Amino acid sequence: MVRNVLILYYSQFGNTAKLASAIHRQTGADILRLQVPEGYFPDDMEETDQIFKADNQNGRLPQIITELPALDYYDTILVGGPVWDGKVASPIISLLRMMKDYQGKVVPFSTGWSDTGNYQADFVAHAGKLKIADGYHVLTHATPKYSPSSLASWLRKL
Ligand SMILES: Cc1cc2nc3c(=O)[nH]c(=O)nc-3n(C[C@H](O)[C@H](O)[C@H](O)COP(=O)(O)O)c2cc1C
Repeated sequence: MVRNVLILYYSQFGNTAKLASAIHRQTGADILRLQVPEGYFPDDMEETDQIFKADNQNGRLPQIITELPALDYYDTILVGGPVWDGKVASPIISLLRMMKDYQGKVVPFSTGWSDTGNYQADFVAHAGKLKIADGYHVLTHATPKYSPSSLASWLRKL
């Protein structure tokens, strides 16, 4: 990739972080990990799910406390996060709101355990007027699995 590319990602347990690092290695793109306030999501999947569901019911989203760089400098932003309940994890929804005026290309990537659900469609649904490309979605305990070659061939199409 010869363009200005930024990788923004949220990762609670490190899987998306590993994928983001692999993308970073293959592209040389700038990379930034997003944080929510400490303790907002407990270190436990079930408890996180309860908070995620309660937030959904109450129309609440976690705050992203990481300062974003000037997004307009980048032609393409790759946005990575975990699959939560077959959908986009809420920190990524928060990010998409912060990015709503961005004019470049937005490219999702995600990691899940065994079912990607409707991640790509849900991402598009939350993206408003953002221009969304086809993403790279991998599972740790089912297919599609991550492989350096499948990642490389996806990156070549961007
Ligand atoms: C609240 C919550 C909901 C989840 N829902 C799904 C799901 O619907 N499908 C799935 O395959 N994995 C699901 N997972 C597992 C994560 O998507 C998976 O472990 C992912 O790789 C975690 O990424 P991270 O390590 O970057 O946080 C869920 C995890 C959490 C915490």
